[in-house]
Amino acid sequence: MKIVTAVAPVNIAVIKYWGKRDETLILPINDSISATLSLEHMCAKTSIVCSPDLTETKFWLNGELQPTDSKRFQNCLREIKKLVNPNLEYLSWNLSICSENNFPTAAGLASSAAGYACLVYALAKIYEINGNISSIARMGSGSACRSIFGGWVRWQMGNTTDGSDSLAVQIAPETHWPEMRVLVLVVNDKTKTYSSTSGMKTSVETSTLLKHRAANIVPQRTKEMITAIKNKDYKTFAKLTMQDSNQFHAVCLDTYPPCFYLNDTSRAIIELIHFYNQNKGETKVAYTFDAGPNACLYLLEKDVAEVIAMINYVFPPTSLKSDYFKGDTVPSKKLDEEFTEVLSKHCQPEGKLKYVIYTRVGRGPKILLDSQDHLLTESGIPKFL
Ligand SMILES: Nc1ncnc2c1ncn2[C@@H]1O[C@H](COP(=O)(O)OP(=O)(O)OP(=O)(O)O)[C@@H](O)[C@H]1O
Ligand SMILES: C[C@@](O)(CCOP(=O)(O)OP(=O)(O)O)CC(=O)O
Repeated sequence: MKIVTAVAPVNIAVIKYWGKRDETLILPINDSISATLSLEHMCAKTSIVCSPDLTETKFWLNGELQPTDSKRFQNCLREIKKLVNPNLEYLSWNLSICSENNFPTAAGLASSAAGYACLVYALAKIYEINGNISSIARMGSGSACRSIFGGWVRWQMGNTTDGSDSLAVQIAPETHWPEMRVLVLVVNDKTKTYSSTSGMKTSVETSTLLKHRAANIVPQRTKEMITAIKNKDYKTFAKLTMQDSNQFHAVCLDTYPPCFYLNDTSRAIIELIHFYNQNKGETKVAYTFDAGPNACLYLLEKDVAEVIAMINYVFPPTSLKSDYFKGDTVPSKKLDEEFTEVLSKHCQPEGKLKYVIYTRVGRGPKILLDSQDHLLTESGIPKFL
């Protein structure tokens, strides 16, 4: 019997992946870049038991038994097993897999990235595989390949038809830009109606802007973004991040029929950030939005207190909310009166934001060794049962 428990982080792209050239292998039409977020506040946790006593392979996600015949799950398992010595006794043993996310699943908060990175990382430990497993995580969900590494990560699209060169590489470790902070503004934490997978498929089929973006914009932007990250050039980093998010959502509008991921609150956030940067006379905050209305703000630690105060003022929580801020302890600051006055025209009704997660750039997946952390008993039964 073997048992392994791993945790893996989410990542939020600053150059977006949107569009596949191969649906089965999950090969993208452009490079993408992301930061991996701290495991402390948002992570997937997966336990795997491999035992000769298990009569079938089972997989529970967030307490619910899942089908194990899904293509993505099977592809990850098959590709991992290809790297294992065929004479290894336990290669034929069944698996019990139990996973849970400590943040909303399928709500546009990159749960598939953390989830598949965690599954593949834990499988690699079970079968004692070393090397870059990001191309296997990619077959679970494209963005998952970037969650295999901490810090700043590039997913190189690659050129081969078998996908062997489509993998993630670290641009810089999590210690590289220690002042960088992240605020996730959760506008909606319910399961989204239109998945990234189907949205990007329709974009590939119908959007001419997507083709232009992949061929003429992203290659140069990727180079500029890598230089900005390496030089810790916040101003350039922020501008590229916002431009790329906006172009990705323009592609969504150019898709036929269009996919609407942003809502009125998302647009109010975009306006507020531009107003703030302009008012301060410098770029202090950058927004980015994935395939959903939730905003992810990248900003430097020195500006967090004021931005939090501004968010609190513009997006007042409903009076019932006691846990509005999750994650690291938020610093407090009073907005000066003059600024409060000009800000008042941006004020939104109560409750437009569900909650805010204050976090930072973090490390990649890790193994938890304490048996108390296992989600399964040694016989492969979920502890929640
Ligand atoms: N911990 C996990 N382990 C394995 N698979 C997971 C896990 N968490 C999520 N998934 C898979 O990812 C799917 C959700 O992916 P989806 O792309 O719809 O949402 P998301 O990743 O939260 O959003 P986005 O990719 O737009 O940020 C789930 O239905 C499940 O198949
Ligand atoms: C908007 C994005 O978050 C899209 C993520 O798409 P997924 O990785 O969830 O899609 P599949 O490969 O079909 O599983 C941008 C990004 O993370 O780069």
